[in-house]
Amino acid sequence: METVIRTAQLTKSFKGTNVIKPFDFTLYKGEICALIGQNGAGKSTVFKMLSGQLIPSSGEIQLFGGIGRHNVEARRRMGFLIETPAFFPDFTAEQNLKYYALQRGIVEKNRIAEVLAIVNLADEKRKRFKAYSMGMKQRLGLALCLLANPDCLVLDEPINGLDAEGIREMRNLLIRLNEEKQITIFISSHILTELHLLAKRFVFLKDGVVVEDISKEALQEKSRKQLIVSVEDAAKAVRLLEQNYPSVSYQVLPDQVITIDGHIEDGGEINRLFTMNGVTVREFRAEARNLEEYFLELVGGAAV
Ligand SMILES: Nc1ncnc2c1ncn2[C@@H]1O[C@H](COP(=O)(O)OP(=O)(O)OP(=O)(O)O)[C@@H](O)[C@H]1O
Repeated sequence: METVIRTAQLTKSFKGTNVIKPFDFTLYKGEICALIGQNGAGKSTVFKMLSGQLIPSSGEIQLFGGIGRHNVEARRRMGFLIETPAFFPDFTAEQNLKYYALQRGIVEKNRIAEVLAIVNLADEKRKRFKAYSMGMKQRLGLALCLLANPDCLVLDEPINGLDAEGIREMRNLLIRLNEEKQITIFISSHILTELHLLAKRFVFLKDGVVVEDISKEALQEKSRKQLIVSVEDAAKAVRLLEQNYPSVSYQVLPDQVITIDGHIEDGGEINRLFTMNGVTVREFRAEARNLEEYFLELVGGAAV
């Protein structure tokens, strides 16, 4: 499988503070991969190192197989949307793109019309940028990324601040670019549920460390099944659990409540195990854990 991005032992420190701990990551052609983390986790720092805006403190970046100065050439095959691009408020969408096309030496005559059509702004191309909605502004940012016909898009929180309709539009657009033009996508968000319908792989970043790298199927499986057991004596129940299910993953919550990952099919047996050994079971049920809860468990803190 063709490798689009590969990082090895990549780190970044600011004034002695290590913000990105060794970050080892490989993105393959055709993937839509989400980088998920709370504010300050280090998502933008990773993206800025990929784009060349920040120089890594140590480690290596390979883009399309190139390293070092060869990445300069490889970056031409990538579109980065890291901070909202500076568009002129009084220029129309078309004028703004023309300005950037000139700057970047893009001379294909129809390219501006093409990218405006791709992001569904063809009918509003003569509107001034300042009159655009947030969703339209984000889509114009994407149009700018697409100008040079990239093979890979790196998008930092492109759905931040969008309403439900804006998120849906952006999602459908990115799925279309991935399916029809085989564009590989690396996208970040601090809200997992916004990306769960789009990405096929999720990399969770906490304090500059990858805490999980998981496919969509595995994530759904993991976040779905959980047994919730309320008992009289949680310590004793946990002892029994560990003795009989050595690889079990569980958490003890307040009020003698235990959550057990998976093991749905063992529910009856676990219930019997407790009661037969003198642990009174007050409540026993299987419950779905939503993706956002899973995310918060992984990275801690509250959703923003
Ligand atoms: N230029 C800089 N100088 C010093 N510290 C920085 C700099 N850029 C980022 N940081 C710090 O690095 C950490 C990671 O920041 P980063 O912007 O990469 O996080 P993020 O996950 O993208 O967060 P957000 O979702 O808020 O954009 C933060 O603690 C931030 O304060």
